[in-house]
Amino acid sequence: MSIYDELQQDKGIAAAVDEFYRRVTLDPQLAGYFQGVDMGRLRAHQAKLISQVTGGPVTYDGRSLAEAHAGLHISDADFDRVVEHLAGTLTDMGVADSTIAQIAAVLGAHRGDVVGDPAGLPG
Ligand code: HEM
Repeated sequence: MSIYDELQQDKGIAAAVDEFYRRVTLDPQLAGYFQGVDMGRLRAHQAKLISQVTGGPVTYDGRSLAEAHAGLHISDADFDRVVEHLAGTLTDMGVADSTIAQIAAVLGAHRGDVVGDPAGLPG
């Protein structure tokens, strides 16, 4: 069984992504980054990305992570906090710790595409 199946496929992933962004946008450390962002599009892209990296049949069709986070100047602490919210959401949905650790490792590998100035652009 793939992690995608363990997460209850697209339906479970969509529910997890909704709850994850609810937590992220309620967190005063993070909320400011998401002001003015089209959250419907963001949720749809994040769900596709998670589906793809967990072995689902969906292909991520959003921007590269470096492009999407360019100019946001996200810190390592912010990155860690976002991963914590994802892990907390999955824990509360009953996902096994070992599965969460695998997902966190896959997404955590993209830290360099998210933190600081990932696209090397001015501003
Ligand atoms: C594991 C870490 C992360 C992953 C996998 C991830 C993934 C994504 C994805 C898939 C998108 C959508 C790209 C698109 O629509 O084309 C996105 C956009 C965005 N992310 Fe992240 N993200 C991560 C961490 C963070 C962190 C730590 C923050 C801020 C604290 C953040 C803030 C944003 C914002 C504000 C956008 C919208 C940018 C815009 O539409 O202009 N992300 N992210």
